[in-house]
Amino acid sequence: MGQSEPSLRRQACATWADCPEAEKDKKLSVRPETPLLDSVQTPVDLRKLPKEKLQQLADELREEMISAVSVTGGHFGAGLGVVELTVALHYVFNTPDDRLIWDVGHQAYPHKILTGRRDRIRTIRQGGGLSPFTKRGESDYDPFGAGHSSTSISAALGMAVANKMADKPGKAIAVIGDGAMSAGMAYEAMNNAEQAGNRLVVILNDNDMSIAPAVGGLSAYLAKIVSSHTFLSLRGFGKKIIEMLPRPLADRARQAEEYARGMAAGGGTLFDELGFYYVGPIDGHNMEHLLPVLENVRDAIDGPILVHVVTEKGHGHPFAEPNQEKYHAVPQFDVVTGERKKSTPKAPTYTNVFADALIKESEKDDKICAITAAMPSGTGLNKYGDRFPDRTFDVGIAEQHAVTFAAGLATEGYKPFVAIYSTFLQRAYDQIVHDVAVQKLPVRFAIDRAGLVGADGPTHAGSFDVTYLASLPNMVVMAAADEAELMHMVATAASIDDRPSAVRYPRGEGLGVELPDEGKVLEIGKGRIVKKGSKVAILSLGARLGEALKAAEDLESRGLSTTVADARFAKPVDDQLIRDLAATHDVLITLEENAIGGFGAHVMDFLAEEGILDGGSLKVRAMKLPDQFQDHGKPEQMYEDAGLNASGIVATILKTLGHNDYGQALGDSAAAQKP
Ligand SMILES: Cc1ncc(C[n+]2csc(CCOP(=O)(O)OP(=O)(O)O)c2C)c(N)n1
Ligand SMILES: CC(=O)[C@@H](O)[C@H](O)COP(=O)(O)O
Ligand SMILES: [Mg+2]
Repeated sequence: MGQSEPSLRRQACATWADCPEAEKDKKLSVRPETPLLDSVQTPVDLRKLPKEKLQQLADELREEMISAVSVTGGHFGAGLGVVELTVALHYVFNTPDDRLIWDVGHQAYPHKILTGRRDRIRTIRQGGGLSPFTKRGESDYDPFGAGHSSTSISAALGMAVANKMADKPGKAIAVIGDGAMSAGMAYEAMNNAEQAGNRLVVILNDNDMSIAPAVGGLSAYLAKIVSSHTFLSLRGFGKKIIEMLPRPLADRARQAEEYARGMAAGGGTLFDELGFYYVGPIDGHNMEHLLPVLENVRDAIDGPILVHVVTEKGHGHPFAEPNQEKYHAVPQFDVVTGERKKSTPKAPTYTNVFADALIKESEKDDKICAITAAMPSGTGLNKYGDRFPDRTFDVGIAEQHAVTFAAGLATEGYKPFVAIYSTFLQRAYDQIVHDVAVQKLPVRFAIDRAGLVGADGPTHAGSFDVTYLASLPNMVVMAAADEAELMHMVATAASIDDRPSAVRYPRGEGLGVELPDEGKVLEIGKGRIVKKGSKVAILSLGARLGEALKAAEDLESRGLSTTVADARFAKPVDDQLIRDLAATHDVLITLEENAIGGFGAHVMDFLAEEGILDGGSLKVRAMKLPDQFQDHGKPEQMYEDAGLNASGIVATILKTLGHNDYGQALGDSAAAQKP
């Protein structure tokens, strides 16, 4: 039951360079031959197979996943790395009664294929299609939703304790990666896990990768530890395993055995000390290692147990194995040649513009430094780090630590930029309040993926940062309307040394505007008029400005003279600009790609406080994201659904003015924002 022969595809071209010309134009977008997988609709069918067939099933499952992702794009390397583990877990444990929770959930494509969703796997991450991560309600086999990392042990523990209290059978199995294991929440859960006894199983999926190579002491530690307990009579098994491991793994495990024996004298592994029975490392790509260990774990009378499984991100794919960071997520690609579907960029991405702007500022000021929480390529700090390696810090998946670490740097006169996705910054809210804002420390937050993000759906949308930041005293909150504005705001943030500041910008490409040589420092709290009109005023915050200008054109064609202003700051708001717009227009609309309680709320609050709304004729509306979690889809559709595209803006304004023809403005789908 070893590895089966590489499939025709892999034999055809192990690498792009080796690929014979004849293969290069062959598009294997058809599904691979998967006779065994065809017989498995759910794990109930899987558990009827003889063990010796499971490796073949895994091979077919891997081919099916490769074929599917070649069509859809999406998360790739992590799923390839857990194909055998997925088969073994569903084979050994009685899912869905035994709850299987995938941390992050980006590796759950094989899990979805095996649990009745193979027919929809080619809809993943598309509007109306499968969720990009695990999702309650999508399947009984998804007991918990995911997307943000390091939640699986806590969730599994909750389920395990619930079963215990109800005196119901059933275990909870959390599969957590080494990257996700760098977040504090995982330790909070393990610290509390003793109570679950043998109902909780943690599978540590250690591929020595996060999105980028794993960082920190834990990553080094994991490379050394090995099972050092005689519990569950696995001692002999441990030895047998090591002899069976493929050479590199065997060396690593043997080296670990030495280290652990030394440790055994002084106590167990880190996990033992936290109250777990530690088992491992075992080879996560070999059923002969996985099955007996998982069966022992399943039947254990004691616990909780942590099984340290060593896998390879991208395993089984000729391009994903050697390029693990690049293949964490992929666009559509040719399944034979691996060639990726290319999209011609129309403008630089906001991420790249940010990185270049910060490099420029850092060349002028050696106190500037940058911090990422395991997202160097996603935030552009990989580029920044190439230029300033000693001033760039990847703290792992540890957003809370990242923020307070930055606060510490700021107390010593440094100017830290925390580059982070809006959605992930949510995890560090108390650190922002307690460690940064209360102390008025000049930490800078470069908030990428602000607003809707499309295929990653509601767990990744950056919908709330204006709401959760602009409500804090001492904060300066900026939103870039285009890539030139982003450069100015990076320069402005770099210049603010007496309080915290934040600049938000969206995922993807800018508008293609001309970029200045370098950013200029903006006057804090001052907006700008972009287009002068007289009847309708649109006060836009951030990157919806382009749509506001398109809406203004449409409104002008209807005889409605329209002013468009770019607020630039959600905090402090530009009082005088608001007063002037309110005094000289019939309608004032605020526009932002943020949830309720953001920029519009602050403008309304100001108007109310100033008495401008008292008894006057001014009509005011705050356009924002709908008060709901929008499912994943194409960004343009999501903006239309949210009423935040040009036609939605026009419709809202016409409706506000009492015009009945706002329906035509909408086209036949989106709903104007309720006035
Ligand atoms: C709180 C949080 N921060 C950052 C991310 C972005 N992210 C998604 S997967 C990933 C790496 C996870 O590494 P690991 O747990 O080892 O899983 P692997 O991809 O190696 O299987 C990161 C940083 C996230 N999903 N959640
Ligand atoms: C799983 C996860 O959280 C990341 O891989 C995320 O999907 C990256 O998002 P971007 O594609 O916007 O960088
Ligand atoms: Mg990993």
